[in-house]
Amino acid sequence: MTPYYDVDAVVLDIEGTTSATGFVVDVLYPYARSRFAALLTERADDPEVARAVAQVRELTGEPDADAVQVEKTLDAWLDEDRKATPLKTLQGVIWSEGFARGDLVSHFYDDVVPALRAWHAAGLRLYVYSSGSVAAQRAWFSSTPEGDLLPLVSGLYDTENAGPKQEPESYRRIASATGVEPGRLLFLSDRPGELDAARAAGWRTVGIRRPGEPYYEQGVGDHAQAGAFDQITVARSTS
Ligand SMILES: CSCCC(=O)C(=O)COP(=O)(O)O
Ligand SMILES: [Mg+2]
Repeated sequence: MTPYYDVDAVVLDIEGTTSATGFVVDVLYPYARSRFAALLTERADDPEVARAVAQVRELTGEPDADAVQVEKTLDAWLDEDRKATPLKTLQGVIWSEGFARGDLVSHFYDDVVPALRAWHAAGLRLYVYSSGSVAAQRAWFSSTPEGDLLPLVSGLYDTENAGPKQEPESYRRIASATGVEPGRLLFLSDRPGELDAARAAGWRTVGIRRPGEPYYEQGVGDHAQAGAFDQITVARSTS
């Protein structure tokens, strides 16, 4: 059991924390991979697609990369599970349409949804901070096996609107956007580098360690840890 956390809000990482990395890699990644070519050729003028393609070209130093070269880069980043912002933007476009069509339903570990409902009912605010784009997060929380959970969530943050997840400045930005004191924010994540950055910004942290997840063996350094959300006691004192 972790200690008792008296906080105003809980900020959630997704992959490895609320949800299985295996599901993302085995279900969502192939869904995106098989649709990149059509997105890059048929919807090149869509402003979101054009902006992401420009970012890919900048990151790879290939200003003239055509759709085929851009697709190759996206596929290579997928193979590495690289959290590159333009990859996440384009995945988000494809996935949100897949969720809306009913092709996709998100995954949450069994302990997560009851905890989110209980924390929300207790007056805590819930936020998401994930490398997955805001569009993907919105779809993920809207289309769950337990229905639409988006009403539980007060705000969504990604690497575009908050910044990289391993930099303290991103957590300062989120604290300021939410209006919650840093010391009243609790961040739950599976990645030690993210937990370190949140703590450096003055947040409370709990590392989530689930057997079978990629960071399980590495552990979460000297952060408090829990194997599931029902091991975390969170409340919000009103005084
Ligand atoms: C709903 S986003 C899908 C998961 C994803 O693509 C991702 O990168 C999640 O990374 P996280 O920062 O939540 O570990
Ligand atoms: Mg994660």
